[in-house]
Amino acid sequence: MVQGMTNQSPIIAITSGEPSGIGPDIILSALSEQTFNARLVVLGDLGLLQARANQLGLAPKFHMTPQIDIVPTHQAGHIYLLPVPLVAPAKAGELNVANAPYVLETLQQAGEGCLNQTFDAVVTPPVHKGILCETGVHFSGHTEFFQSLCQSPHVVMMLATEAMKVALVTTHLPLQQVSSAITKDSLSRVIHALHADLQRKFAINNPKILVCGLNPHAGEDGHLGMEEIDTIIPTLNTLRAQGLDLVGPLPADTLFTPKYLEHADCVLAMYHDQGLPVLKYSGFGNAVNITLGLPIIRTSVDHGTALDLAGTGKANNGSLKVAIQHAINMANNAKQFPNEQNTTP
Ligand SMILES: NC(=O)c1ccc[n+]([C@@H]2O[C@H](COP(=O)([O-])OP(=O)(O)OC[C@H]3O[C@@H](n4cnc5c(N)ncnc54)[C@H](O)[C@@H]3O)[C@@H](O)[C@H]2O)c1
Ligand SMILES: N[C@H](C(=O)O)[C@H](O)COP(=O)(O)O
Repeated sequence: MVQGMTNQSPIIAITSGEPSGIGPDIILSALSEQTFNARLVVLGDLGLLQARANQLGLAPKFHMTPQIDIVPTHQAGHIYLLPVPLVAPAKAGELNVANAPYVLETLQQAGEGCLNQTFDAVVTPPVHKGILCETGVHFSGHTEFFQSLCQSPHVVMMLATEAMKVALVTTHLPLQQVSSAITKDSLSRVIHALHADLQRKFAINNPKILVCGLNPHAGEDGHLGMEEIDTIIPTLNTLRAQGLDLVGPLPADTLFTPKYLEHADCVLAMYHDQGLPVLKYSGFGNAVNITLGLPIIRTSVDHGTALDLAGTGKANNGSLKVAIQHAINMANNAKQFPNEQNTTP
């Protein structure tokens, strides 16, 4: 950097994810292969990353970062590390509950760093929800973790590929609880949050959102379920009267076809496995998971910890590269239009 010039590229925190999963692998390979126009700071254990790099035959140069603001713009092969120590040694492919506090600590530090503006965004490689829950903490996802940390009333999970955006009304909820969680109020708040962030974060002026029904054939006029008639249709009508461009509720089995998708900006699915299988079928490995409705920018990968692949060199790092690039784009946009980055209405 030229002396006296301030480095304006965004500072992106990257958590290391579940240490026995593929998080460390994809960080090491992505940051070794590609140069990003941002200052990247990995939160994790140096020994873990060094050992996994050896296992994978990679040799990035590690730099410790006592002072975040002197981290230079990323160059392939260089990894700047904010050290967070493991609790116990980590072995690729073998979960160890002892390291759950380590995982949570990386998320806590990254989230707090975004809130106090040390970081411009956080990118999260995968964690293992089950092993975190075994500590007695209920951890259903990063989405809910950052919602709680940021005290955000309403967040929305959205996964996106080049071709498709899919957002969810309910996130990591047992199927049995889905119907009762879809109320006029919750649906209305999710749609407002989605609409606002499609405008703010994606510069879509008047987003057209396709809304799935909950039941087969969107309830078949009440013969296959009443949620559409009782809740979804009246809510959509109210929101349409406020000017929102909403189509549906449409039967989810035929909504994901070109006839509908070609003319829409986003699909709103009622629950996790109604929307995400389609998105992942169309773009697994190249999709990004974005939490909308937070006061901070948070992106993630489209896959899990893939314990079977950790340390093998077979993990695809495509989604992490996309997640980092999306975080950079959104952080640049936030710097350019600071007044548009409010939280959900
Ligand atoms: N962002 C996240 O933190 C995140 C996302 C999804 C799942 N998870 C968690 O991950 C754990 C395991 O979940 P799962 O088994 O359902 O899904 P998974 O994505 O870990 O694995 C599903 C399949 O996809 C393969 N796969 C996953 N990522 C891959 C990659 N980058 N390259 C090549 N192949 C890949 C795996 O080998 C496996 O066959 C669970 O605890 C789940 O909650 C976390
Ligand atoms: N629902 C996500 C997916 O299937 O990819 C995943 O579980 C991650 O969710 P969080 O970003 O909330 O951890």
